[in-house]
Amino acid sequence: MKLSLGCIADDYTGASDLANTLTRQGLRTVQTIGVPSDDLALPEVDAVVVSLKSRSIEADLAVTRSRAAEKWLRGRGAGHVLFKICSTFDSTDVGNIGPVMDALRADSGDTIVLVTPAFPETGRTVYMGNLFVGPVPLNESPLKDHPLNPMHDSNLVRVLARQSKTRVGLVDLATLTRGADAVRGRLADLAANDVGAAVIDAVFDRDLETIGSVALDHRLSVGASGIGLGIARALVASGKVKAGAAATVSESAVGGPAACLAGSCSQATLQQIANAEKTMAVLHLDPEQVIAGPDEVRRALAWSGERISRGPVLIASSSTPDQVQALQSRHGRDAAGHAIEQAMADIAEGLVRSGVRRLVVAGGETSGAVVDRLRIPGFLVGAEIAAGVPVLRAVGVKDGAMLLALKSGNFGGAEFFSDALKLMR
Ligand SMILES: Nc1ncnc2c1ncn2[C@@H]1O[C@H](COP(=O)(O)OP(=O)(O)OP(=O)(O)O)[C@@H](O)[C@H]1O
Ligand SMILES: O=C(O)[C@@H](O)C(=O)CO
Repeated sequence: MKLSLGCIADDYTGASDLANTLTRQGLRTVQTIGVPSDDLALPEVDAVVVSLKSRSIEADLAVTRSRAAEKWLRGRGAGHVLFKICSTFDSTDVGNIGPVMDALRADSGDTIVLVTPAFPETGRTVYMGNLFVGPVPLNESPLKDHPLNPMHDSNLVRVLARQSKTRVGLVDLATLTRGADAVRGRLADLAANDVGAAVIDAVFDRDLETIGSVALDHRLSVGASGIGLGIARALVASGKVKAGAAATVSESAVGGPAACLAGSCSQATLQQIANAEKTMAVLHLDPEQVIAGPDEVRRALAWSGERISRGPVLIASSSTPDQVQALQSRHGRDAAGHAIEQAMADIAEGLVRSGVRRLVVAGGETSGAVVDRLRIPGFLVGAEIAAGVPVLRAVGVKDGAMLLALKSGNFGGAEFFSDALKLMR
């Protein structure tokens, strides 16, 4: 297997978002959980997206894991590696985007790396280096209240400069609009001035196509699904990947009980949970009790055990920004987050033990904890539920077929949970 593109995603929902984008552009793509073991039989593919859970861990550990993934991908022939970050640039002043980018850039030997979280299909655009989420700058969006990495600055040149050892520059929309050679010229000027990373504006998909073609001059780029789309289109346009070759994934029904788990506290997910109350049984966990001990998990499993044979259930820990803040001030941000993630993983394990084979999970960290606990080594990409969220068919699991959907906190329409289950038969 010689890869045309290697990808390292800093969380599992982001990885499935990117795998979805690459598949829709015609690349045969597989999503692996971590660096695959040698005995995982992978189909012939154009792209592998290695999913890490490295967004909110210690920066040094994120660097070590990302470098191991890069080594594996380069060893499979990947000439270009995309480090997939969140389209809302989720990070803190200590990382992990900057430190991982610095390390991968050093490994790749590139003098300068293109960076953009733009993903216009989901309303993420970058102008003059400022990230917009829909109509508002990042720092005015719901991301200002994120439980793990509240985003208070929309200027990505500044945000990245605080995290990275290199100087950070900007390729603005005016330059981009003049075409690939103008971008190349700007990058050469920046590199000559010791700038090692360039945030590049992008508002429309056509901007991403220009970015994709320039990115392929380099060995590394950093961004969200939008730059993935640009790179995929450039690979197809250059003939390096045969258009329309994406493997068809089995659509055979899996059946059996279905469940949804929500650990995301994003506004989008809170709204989707409220809407799900109309179509399925919903249990709201008491976060304080989750942290207190295992009884709340037992209560959730007993509750679902009584209902799941009659229809899908949704179990949510999600609460409003005020409640999240109150819980964190009592228990600490990381301790609270970790305890809830582990409880969600316990619940997922219990549900699967009782026969659930169709599982929807909302939230990147939550999905990471769940998928790790279920020991799923990888996924093939099926139908698209919403922008950035595909149906995933597990590969390499012992217990037969299993479908999952891993929803990024902010993604999906108002009826996301029922939309997902309609496609997960
Ligand atoms: N009620 C709650 N109070 C405090 N923290 C919570 C609560 N419910 C969940 N959490 C924690 O908040 C974090 C949510 O992160 P997660 O990545 O799952 O969602 P997200 O950030 O909205 O999604 P994404 O990363 O895909 O954008 C997790 O660590 C989770 O355990
Ligand atoms: O890019 C995004 O917004 C998502 O794929 C994601 O990474 C959220 O966790």
